[in-house]
Amino acid sequence: MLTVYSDSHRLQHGQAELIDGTLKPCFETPSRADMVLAAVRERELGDVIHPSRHGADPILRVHDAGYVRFLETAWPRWSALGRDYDALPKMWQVRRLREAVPEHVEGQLCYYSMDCGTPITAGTWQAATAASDTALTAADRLMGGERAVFALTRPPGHHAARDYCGGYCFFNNAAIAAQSLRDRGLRKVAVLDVDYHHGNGTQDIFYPRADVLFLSIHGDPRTEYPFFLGFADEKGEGEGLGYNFNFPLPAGSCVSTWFVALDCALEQIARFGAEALVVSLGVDTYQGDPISRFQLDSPDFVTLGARLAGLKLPTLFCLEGGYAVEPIGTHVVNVLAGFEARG
Ligand SMILES: NCCCCCC(=O)NO
Ligand SMILES: [Zn+2]
Repeated sequence: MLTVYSDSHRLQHGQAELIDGTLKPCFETPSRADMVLAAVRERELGDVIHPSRHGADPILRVHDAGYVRFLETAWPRWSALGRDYDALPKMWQVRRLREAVPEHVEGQLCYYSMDCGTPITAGTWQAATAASDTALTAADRLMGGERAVFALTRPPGHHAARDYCGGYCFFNNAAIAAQSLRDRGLRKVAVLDVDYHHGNGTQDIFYPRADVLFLSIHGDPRTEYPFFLGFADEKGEGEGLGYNFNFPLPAGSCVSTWFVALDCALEQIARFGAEALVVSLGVDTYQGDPISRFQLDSPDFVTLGARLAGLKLPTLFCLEGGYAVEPIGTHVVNVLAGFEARG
């Protein structure tokens, strides 16, 4: 399987995130991608190529122009205030506060974000655009005839909505790739999110649409991040009604329960008649993940890959979460190798 990878990911390296009321070192670190790349090479998964540049247009196909402009200008405006440390919001535009977009960078930082775990740094723009190019290059290769491609994307993307960042995500790499596949002629694309956390951003982007089916298996938002989206009764709106499937599972759910949800999701994808599949591949479903609470173990990721291959669809994998850094490479490549072995 071909891998698309950019070294520019290491330009995103936040110093701290606010977790459980205290500032802690970021869980989303460059070492995650280093370990995945090492495993791709060690297991001889296939060629590794660098992304080609695609510019802003494909990003603007799913993200709001004001939000993109904010991400591009945030750091220079922040550092012009004499601040050489990460930009993090200090409040949010919640119920009954004005929805007007603030002019000041501090206000925009609050307006265009959903949490304080997603630091904007000097390298964020470059890293996030490189991740988007990575996903787009994978889409190019899929349309060029590859059966499956792995976009080794960092920073991740599935929490990034049309107009806000969060959950370590800035651009929604999987959504950008899915939209690119649509723009290049596929009529129906499915996005399946197997990360521990609900892909609120991807749901936000495709919620009113019937051409992109979104499905997510995740920790129940009643107790798990992102708390405010990911419930089973969210089924889409307007033309998109019936094209959004959430499978929230209680924290601590056993592996067999997780695979029952996966099989339900796969059935919906087959019923939809998808012509391609984009997988938001988070491996924080691992039993040893430091911030998540499912029970998958290493062999289960092989099984996951084989189940996905059973759809017999051109498939694009985008890396999302997974914070047990030591085994992350093994788990990601287990999915990809399991997919390949199913043939
Ligand atoms: N800082 C709060 C938790 C962010 C979750 C990030 C993630 O893994 N999303 O899939
Ligand atoms: Zn996650």
